[in-house]
Amino acid sequence: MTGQPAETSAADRHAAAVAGDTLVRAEDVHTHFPIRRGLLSRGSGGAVRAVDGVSFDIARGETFGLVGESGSGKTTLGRTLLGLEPATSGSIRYDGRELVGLRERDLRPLRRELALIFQDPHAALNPAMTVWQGVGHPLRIHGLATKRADVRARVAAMLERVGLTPADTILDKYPEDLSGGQKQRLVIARALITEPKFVVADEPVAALDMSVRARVLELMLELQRDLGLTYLFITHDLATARFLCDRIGILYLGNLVEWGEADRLFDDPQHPYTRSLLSAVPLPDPARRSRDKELPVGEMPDAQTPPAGCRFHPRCPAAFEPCGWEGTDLVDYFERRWTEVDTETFEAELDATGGLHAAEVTREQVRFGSGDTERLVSLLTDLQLREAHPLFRAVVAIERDGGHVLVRFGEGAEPALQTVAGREVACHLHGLTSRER
Ligand SMILES: Nc1ncnc2c1ncn2[C@@H]1O[C@H](COP(=O)(O)OP(=O)(O)OP(=O)(O)O)[C@@H](O)[C@H]1O
Repeated sequence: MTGQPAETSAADRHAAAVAGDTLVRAEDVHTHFPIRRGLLSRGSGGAVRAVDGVSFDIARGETFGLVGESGSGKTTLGRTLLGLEPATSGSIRYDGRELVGLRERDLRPLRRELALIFQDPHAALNPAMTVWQGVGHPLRIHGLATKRADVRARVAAMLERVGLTPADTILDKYPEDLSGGQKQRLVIARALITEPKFVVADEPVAALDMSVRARVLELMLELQRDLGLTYLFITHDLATARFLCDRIGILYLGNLVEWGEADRLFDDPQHPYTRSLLSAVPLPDPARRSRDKELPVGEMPDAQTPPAGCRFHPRCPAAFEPCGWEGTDLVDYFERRWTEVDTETFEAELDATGGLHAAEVTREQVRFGSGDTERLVSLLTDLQLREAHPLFRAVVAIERDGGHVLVRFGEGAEPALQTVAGREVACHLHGLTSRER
């Protein structure tokens, strides 16, 4: 890949961001999807908290990468920033204008400035339309060109620009006549035909063969330089993000856990989740390759009921007392423990707890069913003394309560973003902070 011309270097764009030349600013953005339980009880079943209090900004002309596992909320956040998904609350300022709460009528004139490059060419291109009709469609929708000859001429110019040449041999083809790489170029042409300023690219090369990925990414960088575009680049692939992005935000269960300059994040990650994602990236540098792997254990929890405190704490290798341990963590601990101990120990501990299904579990405590209270108190005290798991450091009391045992947890806090080594990090390891959920 070639370097960037001096006037659009990463350092310049970062300087623009610092100087406040912000194109998009998100503040405490929430996008929740209500869950409907049955036809007659609309909206009464809670909500999927897909984006749950996100704040960051994107500088004019930069590429901001949004990285996270599947289900972390990347697509929903990208769509929300474009006004395609209504934010539940918060503020999104685009070029100084507030988008949240804008009526469709007022949003419409802005739509041509905001574009989405889809992951899947098949979803973006109507197979029944020829290339010129499909790529030219947004021109007609926005009333930017209506006459057939004008639309064809503008589409031809855009096809040349994205490397689909000679354009006049392609204009009358159908998407299915083209290869995967050519189709993705068509998707880009369609997104850029209205001359947008802000482009959300949602996994734009994920569906392509390795051999064509680099060429499409290079095209995107070239178009950014030539057309002065600002990108939000969504990916679960950190290696691609590092290659392409000036700054990166790491999203976990609808929250940004760390965001800042790409090089800083890669060279010196400050959030345990960023560290574990990075340890999964194949590194060309052998000196770093031997670094211990710290892949997060387990799966990402359900976005409907995110863990208390820090959402990452149940999977975090560095979690400690204030991270938000709760009753359900103790139940999970026993479930995992019992897959590892011998049968005799398992039987004895199962009896002592009275069975996990009989436990009453809340954030603050677990009240075990009737079992062998003597044995359970001694087991729990021993686990706490040995600090068998960080969750035991958050246990403030192990008590008998009639024929039951009660384990109480201290209150944890959800960490707020704080500035650490030149980037924003939400983690108690850098000092205790607290934010409202
Ligand atoms: N329209 C919807 N209705 C209900 N829940 C939704 C909707 N769209 C997304 N979700 C949920 O919101 C959460 C975030 O989904 P989203 O697609 O934004 O994540 P993502 O990080 O882009 O994932 P992927 O990489 O798999 O595309 C998930 O739990 C998902 O199931």
